[in-house]
Amino acid sequence: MLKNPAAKYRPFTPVSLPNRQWPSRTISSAPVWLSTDLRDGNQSLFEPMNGERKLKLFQELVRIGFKEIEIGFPAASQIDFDFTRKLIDEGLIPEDVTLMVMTQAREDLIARTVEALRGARRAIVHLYNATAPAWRRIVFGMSVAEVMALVRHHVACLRRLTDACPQTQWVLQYSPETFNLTELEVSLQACQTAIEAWGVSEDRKIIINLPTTVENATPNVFADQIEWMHRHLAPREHIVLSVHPHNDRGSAVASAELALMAGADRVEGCLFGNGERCGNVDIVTLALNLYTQGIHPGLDFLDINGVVRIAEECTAIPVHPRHPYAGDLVFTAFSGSHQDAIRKGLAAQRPDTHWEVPYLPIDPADLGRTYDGVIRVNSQSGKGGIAFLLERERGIVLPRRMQVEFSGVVQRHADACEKEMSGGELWALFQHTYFQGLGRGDEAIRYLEHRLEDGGRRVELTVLMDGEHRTLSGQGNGPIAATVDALGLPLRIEAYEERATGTGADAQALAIVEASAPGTAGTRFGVGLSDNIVTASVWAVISAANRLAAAMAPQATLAA
Ligand SMILES: CC(=O)SCCNC(=O)CCNC(=O)[C@H](O)C(C)(C)COP(=O)(O)OP(=O)(O)OC[C@H]1O[C@@H](n2cnc3c(N)ncnc32)[C@H](O)[C@@H]1OP(=O)(O)O
Ligand SMILES: CC(C)C(=O)C(=O)O
Repeated sequence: MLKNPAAKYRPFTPVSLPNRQWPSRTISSAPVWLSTDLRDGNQSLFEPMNGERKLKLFQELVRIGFKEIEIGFPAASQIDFDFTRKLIDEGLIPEDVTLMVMTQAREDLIARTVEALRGARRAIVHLYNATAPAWRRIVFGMSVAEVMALVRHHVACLRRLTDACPQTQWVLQYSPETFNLTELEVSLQACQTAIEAWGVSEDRKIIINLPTTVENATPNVFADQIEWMHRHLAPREHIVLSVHPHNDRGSAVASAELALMAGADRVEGCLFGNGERCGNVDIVTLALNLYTQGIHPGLDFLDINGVVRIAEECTAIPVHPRHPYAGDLVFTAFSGSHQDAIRKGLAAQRPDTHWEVPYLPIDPADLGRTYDGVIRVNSQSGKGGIAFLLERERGIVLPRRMQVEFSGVVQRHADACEKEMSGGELWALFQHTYFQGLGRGDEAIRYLEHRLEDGGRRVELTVLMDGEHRTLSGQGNGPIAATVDALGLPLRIEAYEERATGTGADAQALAIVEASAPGTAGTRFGVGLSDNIVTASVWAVISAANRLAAAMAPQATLAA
């Protein structure tokens, strides 16, 4: 890195637009979308797509709902030429979808482009030439006047060739390439030259497409440039004003959104931000940003995972796990406070109210994603997330103080193993913590229960104590008190809860007791799970007794 980058790099020049209107505007409807996945997205791949991959992605773009799709540069490659012909000859273009193809401002390329489109119902020819000072000087060696002559000549050439094919409805898209780096007056002059040479009218519209070919400024500067063009282009009512942002500074989405506020009608971009260098603007993000404002984007991302799969397969570029809306991890919370808030939010969310789940900007279900991965447990997780997983996967609702107790156990475990815990591992740890020392089936707890005349209970338990089976008996006003009496331990039951887990044939009774004993700080929870609620309660008391005993002397456990 240089000590003084100013010696090498120039700052961008802001636009003087004192009465700019865009900062107080909002976006209230979706723009016209153009997918350039098959052109800008394709020209930037290590290995450009073959016809088969192009067709697969084309069909997916149609399914998503794109009505304008730039399918390539037919004059540049035989694959693109053949692909264009295939779509037209085999009738693969739905009625409401229009193809766009690109060409440089060169006569031979324009002629070949028109030939590729012969017989199409409607077609957009995208003609471009660079206009910025560095390109004029370094690449083309042209003055501004010569650039205008180039535009006039080649638009006229296109007009002549397309007029000879009246069965197709022709639309010109003109892009002053490098628009964001060009003096506004020069861009305007180039666009007006194209507008005039094309003979724009009510029935002969034009798309003026303004790119940030290499993003070099903050998005507000692009918005000023767009608002300036929006005010000066004429006849504005016959012009579709389009933008084509790139992402070299990482702000393509912001550039596109501010451009829409500044007067743009249409956005060109790629799925998941694919495209040259740092990519084109990401249409998935733009569309879903609108959706979360309550505006339907007109694109269908209900099966976002399916869209990811097809895009990855066709481009061989993976979608980042943190990609907005589509990444594998974007609906996953590991951290405790987030998990707690999400769990409460999901419980409070009603189907007929506005979405208000903390930390989830969109309902994953609207993208065909499930809640399965929303909460995942590692050493950063808290009681809320752990409770959520046990509740969702096992139907076990833990009392609040038990959530605190068990999350301590989970934290120590996750810290020690330094990795994420799956739902299965969490359940295993729960069993290990609360069921340890107990037999697995109900038959293993040999206990007898008698109802006494005064309504109380008497129980007889056979337990394994210090390596020997002993039969203990006790009585009390219910099975819990009788079990405590039988154990002969100074246990005090602080709280008791019973719940059903599962439904129908799978239903089981879950009993949870919170107990204390002299000489042990705090309480311990015990859990019993059984087909029978009384059995579950007895288990729960034994579980708590074991855990209290283990806290005092680790080997003093009871087993049935
Ligand atoms: C910002 C963008 O993404 S623009 C889109 C860019 N996409 C692509 O270029 C992909 C497909 N292109 C290609 O395969 C090739 O460029 C082709 C086949 C179209 C043309 O190839 P070639 O004839 O070999 O020319 P090459 O690509 O090297 O272009 C350089 C020449 O074209 C001129 N040129 C470049 N862009 C344009 C333009 N838009 N209009 C007119 N001339 C242009 C250059 O000034 C240069 O001219 P020179 O040879 O007189 O110096
Ligand atoms: C030709 C234009 C639209 C382009 O792709 C760019 O400038 O990035």
